[in-house]
Amino acid sequence: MIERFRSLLIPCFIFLASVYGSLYISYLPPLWVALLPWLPVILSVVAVLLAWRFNKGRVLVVICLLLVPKVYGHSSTESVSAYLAVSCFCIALLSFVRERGFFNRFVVNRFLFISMLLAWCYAVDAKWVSFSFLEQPFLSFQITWSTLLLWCVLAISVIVTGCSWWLAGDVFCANALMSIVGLMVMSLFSVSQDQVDLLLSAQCLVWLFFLLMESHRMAYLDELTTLPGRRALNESLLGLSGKYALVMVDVDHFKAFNDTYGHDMGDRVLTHVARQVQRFSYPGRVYRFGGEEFTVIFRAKVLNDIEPILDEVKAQIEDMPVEVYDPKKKKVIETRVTASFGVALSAPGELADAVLIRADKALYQAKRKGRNCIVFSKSTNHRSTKVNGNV
Ligand SMILES: Nc1nc2c(ncn2[C@@H]2O[C@H](COP(=O)(O)OP(=O)(O)OP(=O)(O)O)[C@@H](O)[C@H]2O)c(=O)[nH]1
Repeated sequence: MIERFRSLLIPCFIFLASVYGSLYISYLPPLWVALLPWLPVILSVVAVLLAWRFNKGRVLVVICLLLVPKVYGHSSTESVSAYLAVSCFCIALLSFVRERGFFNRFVVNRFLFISMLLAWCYAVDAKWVSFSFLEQPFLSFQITWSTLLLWCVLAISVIVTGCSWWLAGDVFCANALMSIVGLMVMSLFSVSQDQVDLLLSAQCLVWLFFLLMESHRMAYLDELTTLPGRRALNESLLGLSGKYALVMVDVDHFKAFNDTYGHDMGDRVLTHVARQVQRFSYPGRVYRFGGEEFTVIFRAKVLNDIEPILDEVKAQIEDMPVEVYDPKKKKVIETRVTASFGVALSAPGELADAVLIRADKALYQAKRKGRNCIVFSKSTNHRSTKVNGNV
């Protein structure tokens, strides 16, 4: 839940700051005001280049949707309403479309869609097509079928995007929701082109921030388990000092599991084990080391409790049934897996890499002692080897 609200925090902040700024736009220095018309264009170009670099085709479409008022201006009530209804609805639709990358065979659909959108706005603006229901400003206190229809489109867009953000916790949906609200506020309250430019720039900034967060996620989070990955672990190791413990966790007989049930079922088990380790090793911080191995870092405060915590994690992994498809029996069965643990407590002056090597050696011992057990490594200070579990 906290993660969900966190995904809205920065977009919300950018949006509110832009609304506040647009109220005081007349106080801006003349140079800034002169730059304002260019700002949405510059930010859009940067966002599109980043979207291309990070292979995010949906962001390209959103940026094009946002730029329509920049291309056609706010020439008439009809074009504003037409633009708003189409943009909000399309952004809402994008929340349900799977990301399919930037330049691939789907690029044709994407460009067809954008061309259709531009043609539609141009046609409405040039009065080639005219829809009576669009002729009223949509914030009209006279309730007519046209205002009702427009409000329905906007309400549906907000509701479906909001629901998909809430249910899936998807960061794209959080940004899409902010864009829809931003477009509505822009169309309703902005009176000058400078205000439109400022609010549009903020929308582009929201998507730029989304792309940066995505690049961070791709670099630091493991795709399968969503745990922080090896790069994040290496950076955390650099910052470790004083007393701490490193734990290596490895799923037992995982190759045999993969061979019996298939790689996709192996993936399912890895996700399951990752969830158990993350849930029960709190306040330890869990990383996917690679393959079927995980690393947990425990800071000084909890070192006395480390043994019961790891016992709990081990028991939870062992007790939790996992549903897998058995290709031999041709049906879904319940199975269980176990994991082995190697633990190393830091010694004064010892580098984190060396502690990690000791934890890995302890894990190797746990495997040799029959697996499904926890082995504490010897350190310069700790001369005893402590073993528990079934050894
Ligand atoms: N499904 C799946 N398998 C993976 C992944 N990463 C590594 N593996 C498999 O994990 C297996 C690791 O096998 P081993 O290192 O031999 O270890 P093990 O079979 O678990 O045996 P012990 O560790 O000695 O108990 C290999 O078969 C890899 O292909 C992954 O992301 N998904």
